Amino acid sequence: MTLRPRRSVLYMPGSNARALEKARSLNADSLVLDLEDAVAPDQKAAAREQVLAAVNKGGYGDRELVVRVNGFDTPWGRDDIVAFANAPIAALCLPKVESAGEVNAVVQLLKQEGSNLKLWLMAETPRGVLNIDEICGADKRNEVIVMGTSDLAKELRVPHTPDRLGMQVSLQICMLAARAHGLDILDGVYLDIKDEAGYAAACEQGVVLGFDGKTLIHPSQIEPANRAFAPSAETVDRARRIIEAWEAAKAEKKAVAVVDGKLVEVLHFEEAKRHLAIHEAIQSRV
Ligand SMILES: CC(C)(COP(=O)(O)OP(=O)(O)OC[C@H]1O[C@@H](n2cnc3c(N)ncnc32)[C@H](O)[C@@H]1OP(=O)(O)O)[C@@H](O)C(=O)NCCC(=O)NCCSC(=O)C[C@H](O)C(=O)O
Ligand SMILES: [Mg+2]
Repeated sequence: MTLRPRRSVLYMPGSNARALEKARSLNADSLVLDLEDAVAPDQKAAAREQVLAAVNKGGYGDRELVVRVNGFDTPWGRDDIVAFANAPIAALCLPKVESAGEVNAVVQLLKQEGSNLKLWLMAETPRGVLNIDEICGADKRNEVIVMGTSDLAKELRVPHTPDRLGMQVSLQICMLAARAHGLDILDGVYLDIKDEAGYAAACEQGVVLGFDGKTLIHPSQIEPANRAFAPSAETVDRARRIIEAWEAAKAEKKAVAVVDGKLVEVLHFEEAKRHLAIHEAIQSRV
């Protein structure tokens, strides 16, 4: 089992040359080079060229590179997609996706361009959340769902509270759809860069909700996310013991075992294998 860790996924404005440079040395699992909302309209074309030059120059190591393009219905979306269709990146991130049809239109264009890029899809409008099942299933290129909680809060007209009560249904609907389609799913950004305690609590909440990682806006948010979204030492230790116990039970033609006084069945074995695989993938990054 090989898994890609996506604990920390850092956005940066494509118009910010310093951030594009700095990202080459940051310990984020993935980088989203943004051409959409972090770039002013009169900077769009220049940012596209700058991001293309940066990814072609390379130096990002094994960080997963993703470009967030502008919406297909904007003056820049189509040109963004064509520009990056065959660039040395892993995926395009599509903002504010609301239907499977939108995904299909992008896939058609990528096919015309001979591109194999994967797609990350942002859930950040009420319509997008309501249609998330068909969006997730629209194409086999789909790999990750990204919660756009800033836009979502605005559209839902809910405040940003620590418990995110007004967004819980949307978060959990998207979680269900992502998992039903075997996709990864990332939590939204935490806007208060200086609020360390609030941010740590938000990461913890993201873990409890089941997210694979968190989207970030500042380098200071990387290490806390890397810690929060990695299996803990206790989880890894227990995973190893579950695998050992399960394999011993299987050799005796049994379907159950007991570890630390708790029942272990095949589902726990599979869960343990996943924890170990993600741990090993993280270890191979550092
Ligand atoms: C928020 C910021 C504008 C703050 O920038 P700045 O004032 O430069 O911060 P610092 O001085 O503390 O920066 C310290 C050093 O770190 C580099 N830096 C800062 N941010 C980044 C970054 N995101 N990526 C890479 N490097 C970064 C600075 O250059 C400094 O480096 P050095 O020169 O060596 O000291 C800024 O952090 C920022 O622009 N953040 C990202 C904003 C963004 O991308 N927004 C779009 C995505 S969020 C979104 O759209 C959510 C979604 O769609 C939704 O709806 O929810
Ligand atoms: Mg947004």
